[in-house]
Amino acid sequence: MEGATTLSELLRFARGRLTVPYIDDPALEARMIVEHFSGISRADAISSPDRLIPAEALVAIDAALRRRLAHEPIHRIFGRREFYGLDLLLSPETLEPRPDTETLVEAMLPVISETVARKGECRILDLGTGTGAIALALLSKIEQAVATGVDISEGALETAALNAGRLGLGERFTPVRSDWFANIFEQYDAIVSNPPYIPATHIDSLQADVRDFDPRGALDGGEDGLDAYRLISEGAHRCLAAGGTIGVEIGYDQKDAVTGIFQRAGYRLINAARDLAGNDRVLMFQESRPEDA
Ligand SMILES: C[S@@+](CC[C@H](N)C(=O)[O-])C[C@H]1O[C@@H](n2cnc3c(N)ncnc32)[C@H](O)[C@@H]1O
Repeated sequence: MEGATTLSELLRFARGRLTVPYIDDPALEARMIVEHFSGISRADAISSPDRLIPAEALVAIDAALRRRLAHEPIHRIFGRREFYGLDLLLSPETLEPRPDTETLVEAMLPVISETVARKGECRILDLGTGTGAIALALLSKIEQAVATGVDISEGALETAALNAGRLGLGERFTPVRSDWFANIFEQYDAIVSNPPYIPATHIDSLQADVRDFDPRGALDGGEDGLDAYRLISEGAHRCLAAGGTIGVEIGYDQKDAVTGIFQRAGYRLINAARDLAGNDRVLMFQESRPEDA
C-alpha cells in the first residue's frame, strides 16, 4: 500500500486490488472498506478527496483487503451486518443474515400484530436463531411481542443475546440452547424458522464466500435439504398455541416438497411469499381443521 496516502489514491489502490473475477463491484467494496476502517464518511470522501489517511488505518485497510481477496465476505470482515434496519454483530458461529430472510419478517408481522390485537401479547419461537435476526426484527417492530430464540450452537446464542442487549430488546428475548424443540416446554403463538436447507451434497459446490465462512451447521439440511422441515413439522404440534402460525424460509425450489411435509404432519398452507428476486421464499402454515381433510 506504499504511496497510497491520500483518500483518492487509497480508493484507487483498493479498487485495483479488488478487481478480481469473484468480486462483482470492486469500487463499491473498496469504498466500504476504506470508509469503515478510516472512519471517513461518504460526505467527507466527496468533499475532501486529498485528505491524508492515518498509518494505522492503512494497516487495517490492507489487512481487510487481504481477507477479502481470500474470499471472506465483506460483512464478516466488518463483524456486523444490517438486517431489517438493525445493526447485528456476527460471529464465526452465526450465519450472516441475508436480505431474502426479510421476506419472512415481512410475512409474519401481520400475524404478530393480529395476535397482539386479539390477546394483548404475542409469544414467538425462533428456531435456529443465529444472530437473532428474525426474532429481533419482529420484536423491534412490535412492542407487545416476546421471543425465545433457539439454537443448537452455544456461540450463536451468545451473539444473539449480545445483539438483543445492544438493541434494547434483551428483556423480551430469551436465548435457549436446544436441538429444535428438545428443551422447549411452553407454547407459542408464532413459530418462525430459517433452518439449514441446502442439500449436503451441494455444499462443496457453493461459492467460497458461503461455503468457507458461514458455519456448516447453518447450511446443511441433510441429504435432500429437508431434514429440518421434517423435524420442525413433527415437533411443532406440542409447542404451537391454538390458532398459532408457523412461518418458514425455504430454498427457491422447495415449495412443493416443504408444503407436502407440513401437510402430512397435519398443517395447511395459509400463505406463501416470494423474495425480491421473485423466488418462492416463505411458507406459512396453521394446523389443519376437520374441514380440510
Ligand atoms: C440458516 S441459519 C439461520 C440463522 C438466522 N435465523 C438467520 O435467518 O439469519 C440456521 C440456524 O439453525 C441452527 N441449527 C442447526 N441445527 C439446529 C438444531 N438441530 N436445533 C437448533 N438449531 C439448529 C444453526 O446453528 C443456525 O444458527
